[in-house]
Amino acid sequence: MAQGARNRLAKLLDGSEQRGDFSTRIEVPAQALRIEVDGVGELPLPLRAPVTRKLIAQARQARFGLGEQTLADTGVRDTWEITPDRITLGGHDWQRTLSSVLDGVRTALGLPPTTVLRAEPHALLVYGKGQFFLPHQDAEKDDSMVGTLVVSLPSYHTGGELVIEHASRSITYQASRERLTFAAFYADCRHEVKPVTSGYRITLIMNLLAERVRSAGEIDGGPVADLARCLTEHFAQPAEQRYSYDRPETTPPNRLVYLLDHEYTQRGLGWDRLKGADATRAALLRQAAGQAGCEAVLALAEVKETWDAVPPYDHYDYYGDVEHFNDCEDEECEGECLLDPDGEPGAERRRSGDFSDYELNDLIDDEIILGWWTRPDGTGGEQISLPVPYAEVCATTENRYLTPYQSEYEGYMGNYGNTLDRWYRRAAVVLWLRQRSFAARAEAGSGGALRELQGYLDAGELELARMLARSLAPIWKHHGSGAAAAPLFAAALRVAVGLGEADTAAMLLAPFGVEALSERHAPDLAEAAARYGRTWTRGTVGSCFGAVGARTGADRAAWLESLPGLCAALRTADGDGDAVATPLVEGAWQATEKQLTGWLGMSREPERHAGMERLGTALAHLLQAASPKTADTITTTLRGLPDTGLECLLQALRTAARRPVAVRDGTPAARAFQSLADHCEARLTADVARPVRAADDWSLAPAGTCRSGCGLCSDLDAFLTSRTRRVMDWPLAKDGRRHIHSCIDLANLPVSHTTRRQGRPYTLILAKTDAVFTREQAARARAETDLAWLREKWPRPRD
Ligand SMILES: O=C(O)CCC(=O)C(=O)O
Ligand SMILES: [Fe+2]
Repeated sequence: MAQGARNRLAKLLDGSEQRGDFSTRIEVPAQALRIEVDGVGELPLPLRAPVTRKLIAQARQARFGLGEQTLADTGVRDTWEITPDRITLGGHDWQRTLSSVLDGVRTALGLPPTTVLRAEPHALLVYGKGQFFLPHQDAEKDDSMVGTLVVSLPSYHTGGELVIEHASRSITYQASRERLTFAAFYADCRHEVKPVTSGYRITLIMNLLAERVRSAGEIDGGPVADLARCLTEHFAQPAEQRYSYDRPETTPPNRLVYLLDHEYTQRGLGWDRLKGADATRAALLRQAAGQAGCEAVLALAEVKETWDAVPPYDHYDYYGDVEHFNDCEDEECEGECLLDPDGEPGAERRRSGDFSDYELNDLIDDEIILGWWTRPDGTGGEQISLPVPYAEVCATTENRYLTPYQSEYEGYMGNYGNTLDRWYRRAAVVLWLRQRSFAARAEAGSGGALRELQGYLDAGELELARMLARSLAPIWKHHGSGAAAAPLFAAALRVAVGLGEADTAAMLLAPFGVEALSERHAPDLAEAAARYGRTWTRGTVGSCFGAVGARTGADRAAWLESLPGLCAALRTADGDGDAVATPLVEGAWQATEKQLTGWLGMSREPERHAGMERLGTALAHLLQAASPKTADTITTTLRGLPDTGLECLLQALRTAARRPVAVRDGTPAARAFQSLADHCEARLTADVARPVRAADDWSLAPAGTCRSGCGLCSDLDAFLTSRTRRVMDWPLAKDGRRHIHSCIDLANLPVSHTTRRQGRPYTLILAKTDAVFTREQAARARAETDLAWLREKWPRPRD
């Protein structure tokens, strides 16, 4: 029932609510109540028609009081009634839910904090189609009765609104179909129930009694104490899910994020610089935080809402035509004046970005991300990126009543109807329990937590540092990879070394992708390896290869380029740098080898070529980083690659040749490259020595794209491998033609395919193209150039 606490808190901070209103409405999840009725049993919520009809079978026509009499007159009141002695209310959370609702009612109605409200069941009412209750005032059946609490059980219905009046103001409440809806009003308010137009409306009517007065000791004054109670409740109850079908949470929320109304810059955000109502609200909250054992900071939030919305001009008449402008002066105009030049309604407004008069229907989605927060004393601050879950959000002013800084309208797209996205910037007071303060701050990806741990380590408070570090385990994830994560990785690594606790150290490092590791981390990495041993190191490096960070191909390529430098630094560092370098290179090689196998199987030449070039570059860096043993393993595998792998090896050699300093004679890398160069030279020499294709030789290799046993492919292969056949006329139905097209395209064959659309089936015409010759000529020319380059750059050493 944390929602109740959040709503109450939001209302407490609303100045107008503190004066009190004549009525209020509160919703809570249906699971909060278990209700049984004699003769029917437990009512499943939301209530459906069959059970409701059983209820009616147990009910009597309701009466109403007129002076001293009690009458049944369906012209005044038409509803079914079940008396309270036949109703049992329960559910494991019911008492707590009810008392928190009553606290909310007390606040909203402006009753003093000394008052304690109690609710007593009076009747269960069922309204079917057409049933109602005319305007009336409830009798005050008891001296302590101050009002009525109407608890609407969730059910599908339309109509049946509860209308409450007071001092010429009137308010209309419609009950939720999924949740319990509480409506409370003072006993002197006239109210009525409008006729139900479909479905059933079911209400539990309760008398509101001002039962007890809290002693001065129980209330320590005003809204601050009330707010503190809301905070305590919020952090004690399981976090509420937005939708009733979501699995219920078992743990309480980590934070409360109370949204303020004004916009602030990072520099302008401070407890003593808040504007208007924000200043009072934040001050009250901060005091309440102190009483409730919470810590409070100020934050900046980015809010995005997606609304189902209708443009004000988007009115279509009955036949779906655009409504006509009455005063349009264009004689030719047939209602088109509401359309923009490309015929789309609203484009003009979209360009001007003004959507203020759009009608908002339902909120489809929202997202709140905290991007900055201050220290608890309001000074300093740091960049964070912390999404705020539904159960933690609280606001007195809904976003929709503020001015968005950006809006975008999307007409009907299929998924939703018309949607209006709105972006807001809001400041917030963020609160958490003091005892969870460390984890709450660390979850924001915060370097602050690591700095704090380091501080304890530097001060010799090892046990405290270990305990706090362990508390991070459930939330320490998603710190990503790449250059952006590197500073955080450096801090985590220092702490990991200092803790001297292998498991906790591994947990701190596990979320980082390898791309976060760079040369400047080498001394600490080598020290960690020496401290925790080789098994730990291998496992930790391995987990960095599998980290869930947002790794992109670009990150990995850049990181591989830095790998030789990193490994060289590791090998010369104090400690056991080799224990880090070896699994780093092996891990990178495994990933590269897997990609290599993938690209070798790619039959489309241009894509394969691009893939091979990227891999060749990566291999050059890998070999430069590798130990002699790993370099040997890699070279042996590379020399065993099929012919298609050659371009990858040549690219590796070209990359290495551009970085001659790194490949000095005698180093393991130099030996590896020389061995690859020799291998390429032998292959290319053999290629160049092959006889040139005879001018009348049109034979090609089999397509080889289809599993054996395919009759069509064996016909195709017979045509391809024939030395003399250049064209084939092939009567073939549609599926067969499609299959052959895809075989030819997949294997990138020098064969054109067209369809002659005559007769049945149509005829597929295959024709070998000149590329049979030109491709080979081009390949030969390339091989000759490559060979010349190889012989110059990588001459075979004379023995
Ligand atoms: O059903 C309701 O919402 C109100 C009923 C009522 O006004 C009453 O019982 O006095
Ligand atoms: Fe009433």
